[in-house]
Amino acid sequence: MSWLVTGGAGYIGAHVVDAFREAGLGCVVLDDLSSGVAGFVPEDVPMVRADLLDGAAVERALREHEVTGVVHLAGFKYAGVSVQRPLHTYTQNVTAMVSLLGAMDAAGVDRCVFSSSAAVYGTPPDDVVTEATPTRPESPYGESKLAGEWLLRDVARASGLRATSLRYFNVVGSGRPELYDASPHNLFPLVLSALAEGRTPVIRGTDYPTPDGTCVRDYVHVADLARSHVAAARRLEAGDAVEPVYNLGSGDGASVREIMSAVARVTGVDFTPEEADRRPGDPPRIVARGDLAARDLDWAMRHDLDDMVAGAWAAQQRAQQRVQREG
Ligand SMILES: O=c1ccn([C@@H]2O[C@H](COP(=O)(O)OP(=O)(O)O[C@H]3O[C@H](CO)[C@@H](O)[C@H](O)[C@H]3O)[C@@H](O)[C@H]2O)c(=O)[nH]1
Repeated sequence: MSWLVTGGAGYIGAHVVDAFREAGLGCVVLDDLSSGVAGFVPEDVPMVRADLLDGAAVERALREHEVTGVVHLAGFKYAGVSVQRPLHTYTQNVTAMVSLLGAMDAAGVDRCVFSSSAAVYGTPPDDVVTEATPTRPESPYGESKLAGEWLLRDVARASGLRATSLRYFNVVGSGRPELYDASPHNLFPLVLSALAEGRTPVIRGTDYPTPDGTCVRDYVHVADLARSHVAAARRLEAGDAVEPVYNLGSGDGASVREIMSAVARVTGVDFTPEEADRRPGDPPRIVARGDLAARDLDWAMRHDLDDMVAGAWAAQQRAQQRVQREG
């Protein structure tokens, strides 16, 4: 049995591939390498370079590798940018998923674990989000992830597809130093690359209605998150019941100032962050309980915030050294 990991050459996808290999589950990567890194894919894992919009190529890959289930992570993940690029976002996240589900149907693949997002909640009314919290996405990115969940629900009704969606909160850290998050838009990579390059990290917004005035998020370690994909795949293989959606959150929030302090403490770099205006579209606080995932998907915080910073910093430094070596 083999699982196809779409986006498996990306930061989160590569961790999912590592977790599948550690668990002894076969996997194959499908990635168009538009943002993924071929070197993230271990040499003994087959890698198909293809665009999900090319349904025939995806169907071929499913058949050739005798795939029995798909972990679907490929997509456009920048919520802020999605506001300026709605058509690109919907094409990459919705049209591509329709194409993938069509190829799966044609190849008789009937299990799917989908990478959804906390962005489906927008600015939640609840202090701590649960799966019952109403979804009110505030960006094309969040809308497109919710549309992905609806696609799975409707295809499941029509054809017996078995699927679950994992709503990620703020995914950070690194399971091995080769795997870095190259996002040019998120807090961890921005802060760490600023420090590595001798610049000062910036806090975007200090007047939020939170205890220290900065936004609160639920940071989870990418390796912990990856393990839950294995558990979800196993449940789908075993025919065990799954919920349609699970929040992968810790129940705990950290503010941007707290992240800055943890970064200074763990890296040993003494700095005072700059303070700038709010970034448009940022909810003050979003934190989730992961009780359902803990019950069904082996979800647990095996890493604390300092581990998250230390892993991300090690990966950032290694990436920086490589860039310097390669000139
Ligand atoms: O240089 C920076 C960058 C970010 N922030 C703040 O840091 C917080 C976290 O920002 P970021 O790391 O960009 O995460 P989110 O905006 O919370 O969004 C991420 O987390 C979502 C889930 O909540 C995912 O769906 C998105 O894809 C992912 O970008 C926000 O308050 C930002 O304003 C700063 O203060 N300085």
